[in-house]
Amino acid sequence: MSNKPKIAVIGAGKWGQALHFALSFKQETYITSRTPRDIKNFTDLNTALNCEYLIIAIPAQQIKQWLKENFVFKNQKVLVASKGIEANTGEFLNEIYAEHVPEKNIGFISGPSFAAEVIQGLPCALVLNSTSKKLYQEFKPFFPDFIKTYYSADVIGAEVAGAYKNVLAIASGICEGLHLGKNAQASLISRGLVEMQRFGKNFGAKKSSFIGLSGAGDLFLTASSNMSRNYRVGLGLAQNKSLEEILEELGEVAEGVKTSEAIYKLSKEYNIYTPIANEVKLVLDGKNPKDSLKDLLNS
Ligand SMILES: NC(=O)C1=CN([C@@H]2O[C@H](COP(=O)(O)OP(=O)(O)OC[C@H]3O[C@@H](n4cnc5c(N)ncnc54)[C@H](OP(=O)(O)O)[C@@H]3O)[C@@H](O)[C@H]2O)C=CC1
Ligand SMILES: O=C(CO)COP(=O)(O)O
Repeated sequence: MSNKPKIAVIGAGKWGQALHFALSFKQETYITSRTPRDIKNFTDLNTALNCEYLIIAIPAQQIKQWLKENFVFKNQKVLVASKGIEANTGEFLNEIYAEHVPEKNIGFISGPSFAAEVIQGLPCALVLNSTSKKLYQEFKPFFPDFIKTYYSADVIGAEVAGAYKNVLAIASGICEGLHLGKNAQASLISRGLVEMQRFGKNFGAKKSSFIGLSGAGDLFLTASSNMSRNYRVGLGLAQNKSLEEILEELGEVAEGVKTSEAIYKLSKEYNIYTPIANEVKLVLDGKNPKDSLKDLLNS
């Protein structure tokens, strides 16, 4: 029997499957999900929860409930792969997980990483964010040679950046869909970066996280490519499609939709100036994107 530590990915959507593929290079890696699949090393949830190392790739809005109903803490070390802020409560994922996993056992993955590229083995750089450097050192050897990992202790910075960029990608998709030009798009993305940094600062995030892979890196990726689901939501909105129609066509999660609600709430509560995220929320609620643009230019 192998003495290698056991690892499992929970959530076999796009990102979960890509991480499972990547980790399987160096390590036998299990995967489980709500819907069973014919994938190598697919297992049941109980077997997965008995592994020493877990990577959880379930959409942010489902995590609170999922943890409550399914998770049993058995001293596992956990990496969270989701990017979003819970809309009902405005809680960050680290706050939600804190009720189930002690701080020293948890880390958060951030950085520019389209699953579709990772699953082809294309080069990629990720940040593993945890207050425990030991946790990073334990997970680092599991990653394949084509993924370079960096360490950061700025959990909240990574979380805000990863969640906020999804909302900005929607804005950027709207910009593209309205044919506003590359000047407008670059302005939107760079002002968006300032905005997410301002928002993050309020919750204790470090400025440097926003100019690195977790912030600028992931924002530039997601807000400039229609490989991004969030960007495609923006394109659809600019084409006057209904949100329901867009999400049905997408068939996968676009975290920016619900995260824009969370940011809207939090920015009101803490009096933070977040004009771009607010307009995204209003467009998702039905405001005409052209009126939104006018309001942004005049704010
Ligand atoms: N795709 C990407 O490139 C990247 C995604 N992320 C983040 O990873 C997270 C997951 O994204 P991704 O995998 O792409 O999304 P997908 O839409 O591809 O898959 C999400 C999976 O989550 C599972 N799921 C949904 N609801 C529940 C629930 N209530 N309980 C348990 N499982 C549930 C589903 O499993 P099932 O099908 O078995 O029912 C589904 O396959 C998101 O937060 C995203 O932002 C981060 C970096 C890159
Ligand atoms: O987070 C991602 C890449 O880093 C994926 O972005 P989308 O969810 O918009 O596809």
